[in-house]
Amino acid sequence: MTPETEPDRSVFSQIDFTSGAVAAVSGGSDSTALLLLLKDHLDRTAPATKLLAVTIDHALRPGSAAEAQAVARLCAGRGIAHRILVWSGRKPSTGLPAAAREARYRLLAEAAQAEGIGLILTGHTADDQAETVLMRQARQEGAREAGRGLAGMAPATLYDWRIWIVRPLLGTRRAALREVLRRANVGWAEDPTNEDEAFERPRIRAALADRNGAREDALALAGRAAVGREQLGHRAAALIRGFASRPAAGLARLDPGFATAGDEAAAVYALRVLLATVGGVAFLPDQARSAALLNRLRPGRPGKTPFLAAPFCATLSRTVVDARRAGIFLRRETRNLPSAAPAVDNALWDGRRRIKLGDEPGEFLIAPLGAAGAARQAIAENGTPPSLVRAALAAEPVLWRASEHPSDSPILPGMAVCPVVAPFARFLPSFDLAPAGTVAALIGAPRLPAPPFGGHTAG
Ligand SMILES: Nc1ncnc2c1ncn2[C@@H]1O[C@H](COP(=O)(O)OP(=O)(O)OP(=O)(O)O)[C@@H](O)[C@H]1O
Repeated sequence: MTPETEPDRSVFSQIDFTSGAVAAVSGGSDSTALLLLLKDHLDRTAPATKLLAVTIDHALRPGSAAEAQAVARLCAGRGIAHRILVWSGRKPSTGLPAAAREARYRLLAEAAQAEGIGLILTGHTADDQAETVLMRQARQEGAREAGRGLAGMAPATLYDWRIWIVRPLLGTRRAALREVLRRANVGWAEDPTNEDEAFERPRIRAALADRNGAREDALALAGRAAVGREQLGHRAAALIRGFASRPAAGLARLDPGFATAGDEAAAVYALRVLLATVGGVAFLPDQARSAALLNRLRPGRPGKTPFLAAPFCATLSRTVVDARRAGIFLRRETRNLPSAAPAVDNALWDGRRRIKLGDEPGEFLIAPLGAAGAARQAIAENGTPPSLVRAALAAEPVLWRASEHPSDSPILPGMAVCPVVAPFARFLPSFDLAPAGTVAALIGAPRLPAPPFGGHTAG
């Protein structure tokens, strides 16, 4: 057997299945084969493992319900628990694939959570990986080889800071999976959009099929980029540990040595992660603008302290960067803060705070504390300019009972306002675990759950 026709059956051996697994099965060949291989693996190694197959019916094509039913029959015949979840929400007129993906992961995570399962497995293959890398390469023409996106899909991604999405077949060819199905006499559904060359992915797929070695080259590029991205993440995390602190809620401080520590690429990356986190923005700010900002934080001439000579304020990624003698301070800008609104339990506020209302009875309103409220707060003397602490506090949320007047300290004992690492809050690729975990510790966000690879780090 060649690797083309025989999947490596050890792909599941490193995965920690103790909390069970949801297999995301669309009914296409890859995820159907994933299900069969996974069931076989669990039967042999851990038959008591809770396994749930889930099919999302996006209700976008006429045949989708029938395809989901076909998966249900396959599962019934093999004693696998199966659920169909229908995407019944409003369908946007633009950005439909992204919205479908968002809904798919939300529904998969809900199904997992309902069963107490912390792991979702998908059927992404080496073919998908090569296509993803080439699409990203085409989009960032001229980008350096180590561009973050070129790492492709991560072997594991933490969804919503709580559930791992694992892609055990990223090194396996689609042809090998189809061979598994043929031998088991199991059919699959073909998605017509997979062949339609009006779409970018099928075009790339056709191009890959045309050129010998193109797929292998793309996968090798992804492998190198993944290593580079992880290493950069570790170096950025080390800089954050060495130079960043949190003098007050909503305020981060960088020691001036951060900008001159010598590892420019890591410093820019660390700065981008911090800017997005403090500003509550889900994506990292532009590389070039962040690099220019870092440059301004450097001494102009050797021996001259820039913060004495040229203190400055700049705003990027909704974050005010205030460089002065006492350090480099980052806080959420006051522009475009959310206005007062009813508080929703577990909702994300301003992209950077998770609000937990607990069992407190009654309805609550939430709003930024504001400058007047911050002015009334007592500020502890810890060497940080009180005006900066107040400016940061003014952008922090306060909650109050809708039936009462706002007060300045209304977070009741059962409630919590949890900081969130905004750029990694929804999807955290395992490549970026080091900076995400370090920033979480810095801002007091919940710790990362254990990686899904038993005894190993999620590389
Ligand atoms: N409708 C769906 N229901 C459940 N899981 C899905 C669904 N669509 C995609 N997935 C999961 O995401 C993975 C990748 O999705 P993608 O759209 O690339 O696959 P696909 O074209 O549906 O085909 P296949 O099932 O062969 O992977 C799938 O392997 C599957 O695990």
